[in-house]
Amino acid sequence: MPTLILLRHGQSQWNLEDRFTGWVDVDLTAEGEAQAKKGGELIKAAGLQIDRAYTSVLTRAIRTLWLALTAAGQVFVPETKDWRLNERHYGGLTGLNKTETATKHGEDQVKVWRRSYDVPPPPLAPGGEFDFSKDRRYAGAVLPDTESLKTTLDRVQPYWDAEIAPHLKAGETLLVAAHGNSLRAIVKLLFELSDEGIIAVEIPTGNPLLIELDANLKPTSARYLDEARATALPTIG
Ligand SMILES: O=C(O)[C@@H](CO)OP(=O)(O)O
Repeated sequence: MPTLILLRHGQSQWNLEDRFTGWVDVDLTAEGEAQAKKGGELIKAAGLQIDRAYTSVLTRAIRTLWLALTAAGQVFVPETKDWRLNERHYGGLTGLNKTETATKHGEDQVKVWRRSYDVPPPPLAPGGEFDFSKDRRYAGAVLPDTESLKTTLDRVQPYWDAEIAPHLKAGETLLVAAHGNSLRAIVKLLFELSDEGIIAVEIPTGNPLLIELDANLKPTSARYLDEARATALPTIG
């Protein structure tokens, strides 16, 4: 049976500091490391045997994957890293404090930037501290200067279709360790949520979301392995 485990990275330093993070390569806090380890322990306790794992090119997701696989006793599984699983690029908001930005621009505007489906934040100006174009992990890629959830899905979906979906269709169990918004893009795709329906979906850090799928990759069940830290999930069927 195709089985998918979505794992948002554990708490990062900028989650803690309430800063717009996007593509900045911020590491996990000690709390984030503990969340990732616990996620792996829950995967092990659920008896899940992972065939293959996927992550982004950002340290917080990669280390979450490693910590979880270690705790699950499955560090041997093949893993693939790709920038198309990165967090949504936060454009010109990158690095700013979320509360200060809400004070300056208003809560409603910040909510639009954070959770509207297709309104991107202002673009990131080239050449500044957060210009990723010279970073060799993105060599050869055409990089965005900002992304909405829609344009995030536009670059996640081709990767999903080409690299992930075929392994699910073969009946494998896959772990995807990624980010709040790249995972929300996958949830929107799988659960066929409307542009409004995805707004309310908030994926907790370090809490594995176990999704069982039918042969057409339609979800048949979905639950967080840490029930105490679960958030609302879309209804199925
Ligand atoms: O800052 C970010 O990159 C994301 C994820 O932490 O934040 P938001 O909740 O605004 O999507």
